[in-house]
Amino acid sequence: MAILNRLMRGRAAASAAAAAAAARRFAAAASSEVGAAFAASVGREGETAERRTKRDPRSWNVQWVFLGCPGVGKGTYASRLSHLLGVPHIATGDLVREELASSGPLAKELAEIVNQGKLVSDEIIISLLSKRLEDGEAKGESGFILDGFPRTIRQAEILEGVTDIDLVINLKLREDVLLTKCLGRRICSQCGGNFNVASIDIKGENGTPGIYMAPLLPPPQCASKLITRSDDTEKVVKERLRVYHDLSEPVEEFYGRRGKLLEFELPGGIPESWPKLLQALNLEDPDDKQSAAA
Ligand SMILES: Nc1ncnc2c1ncn2[C@@H]1O[C@H](COP(=O)(O)OP(=O)(O)O)[C@@H](O)[C@H]1O
Repeated sequence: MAILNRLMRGRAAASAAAAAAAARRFAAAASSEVGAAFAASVGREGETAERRTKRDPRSWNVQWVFLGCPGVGKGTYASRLSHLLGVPHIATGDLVREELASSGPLAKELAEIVNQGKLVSDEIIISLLSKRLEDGEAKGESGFILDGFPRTIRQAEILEGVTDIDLVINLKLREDVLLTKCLGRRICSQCGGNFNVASIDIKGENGTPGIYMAPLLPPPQCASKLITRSDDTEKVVKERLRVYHDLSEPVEEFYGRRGKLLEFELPGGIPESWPKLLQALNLEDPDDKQSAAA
């Protein structure tokens, strides 16, 4: 994170002006050579993917991005991979929600935008992300799995300018299931655990495969503490899906053109999709191996 954070140092309180200034510094990097310097500083440049796969995945320090529509499961799979690879899972939606909960100077403005299903400005998002990266660097973090960023072409260009993203995983799921999954999402207000009460069982017809996704129910201690995100209403989810198609789908093409995009169609729920995703990534989960051996 060193160079990115150096760019961001001096970031003042998250006022609109400070956020805009931080974004300008971030954007300035897009036209400089810091991307290359940054890649070299983390010792990743010049190593072939083949050589790297022979090392322990926890030493890869991956810089991966997750794309995909609301409700597709970016958070679930990004979080699992972050444990497996020993890199932080950074979800810009979580950063926005933390800012909202903090009642800081941006909270009111953010609440209005998020609850309408719109995107927060690039300036604000970049400011929140820079702060998160800076805090991570102070704790010795390296590598990352980004979830929910970049979501616009401008964000993608800025990111591409400051560092080298290794891989972009684009999760895909049929649209009718996305809406049901968003409406079924629940969060434990105490432990923050994510659950889903939706039970999806669509039979295949006319050559289209069916899809089965079991609900992800909370343990008894969380059951009475479940809350729903204020933006997970039918109207707002539909707007978020529209915004994704308009502003974020071009980001898929952006990475596709650069040969970084891995398209992954979810075949079902976690038990079915997780092993297939690992296979697509040429990874193994030691926990799965242990349970298979038991
Ligand atoms: N990269 C981003 N750019 C702009 N707004 C963002 C970004 N990431 C998150 N947000 C804001 O936070 C909200 C919640 O984000 P997230 O939890 O990622 O939702 P989703 O389930 O739609 O993928 C978004 O609807 C948007 O308002």
